[in-house]
Amino acid sequence: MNQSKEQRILDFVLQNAVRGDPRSVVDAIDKYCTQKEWAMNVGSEKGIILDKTVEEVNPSVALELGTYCGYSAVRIARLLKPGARLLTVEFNPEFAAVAKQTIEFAGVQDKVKILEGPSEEIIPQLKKKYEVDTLDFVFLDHWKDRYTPDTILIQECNLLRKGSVLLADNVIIPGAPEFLKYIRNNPRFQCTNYPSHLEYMKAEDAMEKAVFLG
Ligand SMILES: O=C(NC/C=C/[C@H]1O[C@@H](n2cnc3c(NCCO)ncnc32)[C@H](O)[C@@H]1O)c1cc(-c2ccc(F)cc2)cc(O)c1O
Ligand SMILES: [Mg+2]
Repeated sequence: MNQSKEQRILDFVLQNAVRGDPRSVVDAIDKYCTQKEWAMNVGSEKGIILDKTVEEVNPSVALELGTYCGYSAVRIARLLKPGARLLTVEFNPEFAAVAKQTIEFAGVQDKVKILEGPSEEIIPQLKKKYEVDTLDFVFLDHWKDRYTPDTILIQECNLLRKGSVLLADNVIIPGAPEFLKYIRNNPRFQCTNYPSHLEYMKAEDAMEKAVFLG
């Protein structure tokens, strides 16, 4: 059975990064995806926007939609204060398995919980099953046409509080036009756009930050 790209990325991490060193895991994935095979990790340039937003929010409870290989989960988790946690949602079991190993190799497994399943099923379970009160930070990086329905669902489940921050990847490429329309026209959100570039490429991309006003 030939290996998947995601498995090749993981193998490169295991052979080139330093166990317990999240920075080396992030750098190894970026190196592989720059030199060998492109993959849809948020990448180093947009990763800095992600880092700065996480540091600014300093979340106790963070949610990520679309774990993929665990690259952004490691980026986020390495910045969390003691006792803080990241819940990351992934419905592809093969990707979830790769992400689990990436997160464990980086040594941030105590801060991260991978929730396997579709976000539309997991989000309504967060309060009761995963003991979430409200979410301080949400990173949206899953299917782009799901950003809006899941943002609405998160609000319906009463998971946001005044000051909760959403950060969405790829609002230019592949693009999330209906999300931008929804969030920028919603008086309950204060939006900021962060121009950047598509991971590992020259093409323009951007991230959108939306602060919930309560
Ligand atoms: O498509 C992109 N990301 C999608 C991520 C999907 C991951 O998230 C998982 N996932 C998806 N929906 C759900 C869900 N819920 C929704 C369904 O129930 N619940 C749980 N998990 C979910 C998938 O299993 C994957 O692991 C992308 C593309 C480019 C790109 C740019 C330029 C190009 F030319 C090509 C590609 C660049 C990027 O940065 C990108 O993020
Ligand atoms: Mg993305």
